Formats: sequence, C-alpha cells, structure tokens
Amino acid sequence: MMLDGPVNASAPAPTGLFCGLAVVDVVQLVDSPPGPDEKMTAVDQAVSAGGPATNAAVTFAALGGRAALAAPVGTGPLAELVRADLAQHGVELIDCSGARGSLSVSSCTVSATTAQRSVVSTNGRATVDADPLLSWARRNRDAGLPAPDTVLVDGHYPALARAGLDLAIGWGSLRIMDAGSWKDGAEQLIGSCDVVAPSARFFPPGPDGPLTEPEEVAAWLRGRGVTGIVLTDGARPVRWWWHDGPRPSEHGQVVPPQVRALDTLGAGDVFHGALAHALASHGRGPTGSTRQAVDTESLSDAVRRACAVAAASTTTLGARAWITAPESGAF
Ligand SMILES: OC[C@H]1O[C@H](O)[C@H](O)[C@@H]1O
Repeated sequence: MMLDGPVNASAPAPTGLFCGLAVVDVVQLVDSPPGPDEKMTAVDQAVSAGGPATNAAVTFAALGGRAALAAPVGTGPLAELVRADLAQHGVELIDCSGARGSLSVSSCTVSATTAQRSVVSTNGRATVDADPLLSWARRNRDAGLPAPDTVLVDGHYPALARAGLDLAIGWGSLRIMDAGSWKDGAEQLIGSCDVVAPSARFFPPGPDGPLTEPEEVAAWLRGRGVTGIVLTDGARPVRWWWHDGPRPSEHGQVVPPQVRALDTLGAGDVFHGALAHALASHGRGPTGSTRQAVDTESLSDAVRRACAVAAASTTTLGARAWITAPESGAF
C-alpha cells in the first residue's frame, strides 16, 4: 500500500475546513449482529468522536494537513469527549451550537465475520448557529492567515454547509461535498460544489423515478455544474468523471487495494478526508485559487491515494486506530 510519495513535498501543509456532523461513536465488535432480545459480550470496543465531516477532518490532519471542523458540539460529558478527540488529533473545533445543543451518540455494531456495520443514531438533531464560523473566518483574515485550500461539507446541517460553501466561494477554495446517500435538500448545495463524492446509494430524482445507473447519476451532477464526480461503492472500484467546460468529459476508475477488512465504519469518511487532502495538496493555481490547480490528473491521483488510505482504515476497529497502525507510515 506504499504510495509514490508525498503529493507535493515542498508545498506548505494544505488547509481544510470541514462543515457538518459531530457525534460520539460507540463501536462494538461482535462475532455476529445480535438478534431480538439478545444480550452478548463484544469482542472489542472503540469510542471516539464520529460523523462524516469529523472523521474526514481527523483524516486530513492525520495526513499532515491543517484541519478545522465547524459543527455543533456544545457542552457536557459527550461534548468533552468530542473536544478531547479532536484536540488529540490536531483538529481545531469551531463550535456552531445553537440554542438546543444536543450531541448524538451513534451506536455502531460491527460484525467480525463480515466487517459490515450497523449504525443507530439521532444524527444531526442539534440546532446550529453559523455565526461562530463567520467570526472564525474574520479573525483569521484579520490575523493575515491564509484561507483554507478546501472546504468539505457532508450534507448534515444544510445551513452550516451553506455558510461554509459561501465562504469558500469568496476565498476561491476547492469545494467538496461528501454526498453519501441521497438526502432531500442536497440539490441546493451540490450546485455550489466543484467535486461531489456520492456513494452507490445516491439516487437523484429522474423523470421516471430515482436515477440508479452510475452514468445517469454522473450526468445529473454534471448538469448541476459539478466538475469532478467520485462515485464510491465500498470495496468495489471507485469511478470518477471530470467535466471541465467545453472539453470532452474524462472518466476512469480505481480498484481499491484488497485488504483483510475488520471494520468498514467510517471508511467512506476517511476516503473523503484523504481525497480532500490530496486535492488540496496540489497547491494554488495561476489565479491563486486552489480550485484552478485541480485537473483530471490530480483527481485520478487523489482517488488512488484516498482508496489506499480508506482501505488501510478498514483493517482496524473504529475510525482512529488506523492512524497509529505501523503501515500508515506509508501515507
Ligand atoms: O459515516 C460514518 C460515521 O457517521 C455515522 O453516523 C457514525 O457516527 C460514523 O462516525
């Protein structure tokens, strides 16, 4: 799984802002998922902060980037756990809690036989206030700090995503969306993104029902002005499309490294964090904007790197242990 070397060894560390969900993940590794009314002893456990944007931000920082996470976290014991995990992994928190600051717990069961996960969570039920994000941006500007190279949104808390994307438009940052499975309201955000990474469960509405074919999904996203499309499908090949202005569209796929997976929870988030890191590492283009530096070659290279990191993350339990695993030195 050794990669060809750093994306751009001489460039300063890329910076990323991640907007979306923070939760507490309680992960139990079991021989097989419990049945109704069954109590069982787990084989192992992991507890950490979780949520797509949170896991992506931690990955970005673990790969050497400077990451900030805008998410409602609030106060109390669960919030303390999230804050401690982010601090340990070098992610700056911009707490965007509104009046109701209620952090969710994701109860995650992972089968040691199949590495498949089941997740139960109230997800994003806190109210959100985007003002702390805007203040953070103003403070950084006044301090002369560079704007983030990339902004990633995960589709949770659309008002926060909107604020992050609007800032990114002003900064000229590369705008990435972890689109996951289809969510109502996604369409309003997608049109503001340069790169959209949906999963194989992303079925946008079509004239005759949901669009399920990858080519149809890609065409739908292209029709909304998206330049780079990265369609993930678990351990199956990742397909990508690049469609830049009048030039013909380019398309390719990357077969992820085949590994002995223990836990697939959060692997998609790790993929998105690594994708953002690789794309942001290409530096700034001729107009001083990161988005100008990204092209079809950098996208396919970023997909290849993200596949390697995400595959490695599935060999350990939870979305953190891969960071200190010996083979992660290759990243
Ligand atoms: O994408 C997986 C993440 O979101 C889920 O809700 C879990 O919290 C996990 O951290």
